Amino acid sequence: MLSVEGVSKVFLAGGRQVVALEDINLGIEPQEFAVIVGPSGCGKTTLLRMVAGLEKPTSGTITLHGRPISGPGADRGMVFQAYTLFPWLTVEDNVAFGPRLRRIPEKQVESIVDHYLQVTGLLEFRRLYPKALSGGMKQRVAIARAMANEPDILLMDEPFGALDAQTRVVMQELLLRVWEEDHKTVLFITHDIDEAIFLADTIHVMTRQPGTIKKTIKVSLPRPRDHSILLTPEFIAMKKEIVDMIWEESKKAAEEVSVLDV
Ligand SMILES: Nc1ncnc2c1ncn2[C@@H]1O[C@H](COP(=O)(O)OP(=O)(O)OP(=O)(O)O)[C@@H](O)[C@H]1O
Repeated sequence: MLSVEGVSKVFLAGGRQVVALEDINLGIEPQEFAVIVGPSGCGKTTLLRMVAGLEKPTSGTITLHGRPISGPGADRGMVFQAYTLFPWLTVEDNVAFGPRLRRIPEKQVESIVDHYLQVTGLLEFRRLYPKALSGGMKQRVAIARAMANEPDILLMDEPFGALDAQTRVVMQELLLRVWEEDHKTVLFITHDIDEAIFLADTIHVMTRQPGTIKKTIKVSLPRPRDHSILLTPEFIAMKKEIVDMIWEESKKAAEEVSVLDV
């Protein structure tokens, strides 16, 4: 469904070339929950921004349903770490924003909004403004709003990165419950390995900068999942494998920096 082929990205910064990504290849199947993990600065956000159409690859191609991505589009829904709700709209009007923009008849908008407020547990907060919501609730609205647009793929960049540990766990379980309703295709970025294994069908582990795919791992833990799965031997074995890979990359990156410093 989504195909990234031979994608590289070079930035020009202060007269220097920064090779952020090098020869990225990956494919995502319909209804797959794909997660990208990697050390800090390996280019995760850059890759997601290219899939979103906010950046162009320097070389290579990204296609969705076989069509090259040339800019942002309603077929891709975005949820970022920073809260991006419209502060002047209530919870329900934030969720209704996209469907109204697409001129969906108001009766249908209402039923879409009711559905996504219900699955995200926000029905009783529908008339509140974002400033009255906690961080976790704001991200629930952001998820409901992205899903109400009925995109082909949901792109999530560390959506729970700003939340405290307990809220984060609650949000991961909520996201899986929502996902299990309609199995939307998801591309999710995180540096949290527990989060990656807990959510994913497939994990793409990236190398240090210039980022490329080091290994793709299938997560065959049974679904539906809850957090008790974190204590299973399968989970712990997978975590060890990924921690080792990222640790190796971070160590090499640190060694490269200290060599440059000398
Ligand atoms: N607009 C830009 N101009 C110049 N360099 C950039 C730009 N955007 C990203 N970079 C560089 O590209 C590399 C990858 O950045 P990116 O933010 O994609 O990494 P990341 O894996 O998401 O990092 P983190 O996990 O720390 O958020 C970094 O070296 C970054 O400085």
